[in-house]
Amino acid sequence: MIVEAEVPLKLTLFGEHAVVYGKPAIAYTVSESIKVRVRESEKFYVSSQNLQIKGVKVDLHEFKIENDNVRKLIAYVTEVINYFNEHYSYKDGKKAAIEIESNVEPSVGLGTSAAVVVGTVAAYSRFLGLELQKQEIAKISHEVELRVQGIASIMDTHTETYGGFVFIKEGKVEKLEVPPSISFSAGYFRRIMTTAEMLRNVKSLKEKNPSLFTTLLDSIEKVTVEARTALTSGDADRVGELMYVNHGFLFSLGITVPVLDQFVSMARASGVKGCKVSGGGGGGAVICIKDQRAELLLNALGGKTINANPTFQGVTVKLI
Ligand SMILES: Nc1ncnc2c1ncn2[C@@H]1O[C@H](COP(=O)(O)OP(=O)(O)O)[C@@H](O)[C@H]1O
Ligand SMILES: C[C@@](O)(CCOP(=O)(O)O)CC(=O)O
Ligand SMILES: [Mg+2]
Repeated sequence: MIVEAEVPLKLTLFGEHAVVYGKPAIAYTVSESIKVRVRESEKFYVSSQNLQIKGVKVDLHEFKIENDNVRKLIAYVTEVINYFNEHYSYKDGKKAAIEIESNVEPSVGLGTSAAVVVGTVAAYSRFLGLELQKQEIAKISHEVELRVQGIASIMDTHTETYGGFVFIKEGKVEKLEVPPSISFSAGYFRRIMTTAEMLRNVKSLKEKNPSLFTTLLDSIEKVTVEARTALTSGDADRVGELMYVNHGFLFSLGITVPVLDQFVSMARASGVKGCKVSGGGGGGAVICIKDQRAELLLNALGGKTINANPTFQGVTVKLI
């Protein structure tokens, strides 16, 4: 028997980074997903076709890989196993082979880290015979993501667990009804930094410029709150304008890179209603009000488009 969890990836429409400091954010799940499969095994295994690892060292005596990068890359999975060992007294762990499948590269600002965690929590808990509610899956997943990254809001883990459009504020998730007349184009550029590194950069900006940081975050909050009204009332022009404004604030926070700024300003000059970086930044995902020009531009600048159509189910689990 194999337990398979499928987790939708997410785009952040407004408020990334600010949400880590208690400000609101708006995100939604898209039609791209990560699958995590768990099956019984004599030893613990983690496998993923997507991970590229540099500087691997192999212990030829035991054929064990000893490498800090490997440990870091699979930490999101191993911390889930540790969590269940600690909290559900599976002292030696119930051994499993865990396989991750994704057609999106890791670390692109689409919540791939959260998807790996949510998928592993959902599939491994079912494998152990537990029937967790979504509320518990989301809570455990956030605790694990926070443990691995050191800094994290509930946004990614909760959005991907529940699915749909969500408004996140102070640890709470509210579903938003966004009319289908508002739709998005999105994709990603190659990324050199992980979200964890970007989060540390933003934290050091906060420590260096505390009062400026507060002003920036208050402005992002204002944009997010206005965007909520524009989104739910189907006002695509206003949502678009606010996306450009939010991008400007993310530039000020230092999380954009030249290709992202170039993409956003070229999209604006060519008449696209709205665009911004989405997620942690440092490269990675961008989102625009749906427009073929944005998709052409993304490809022309070396990015990759994704299916940004919304999904509403959140994480699902099945036995195969
Ligand atoms: N397909 C995958 N297989 C295994 N691990 C993955 C995969 N995708 C993401 N990860 C994990 O998530 C990390 C990326 O996290 P992060 O930088 O937050 O990306 P994102 O912004 O997409 O969430 C990777 O370094 C890896 O540990
Ligand atoms: C920057 C942040 O707001 C979003 C990160 O999104 P992603 O991991 O880059 O998809 C961090 C967080 O909310 O935990
Ligand atoms: Mg992440």
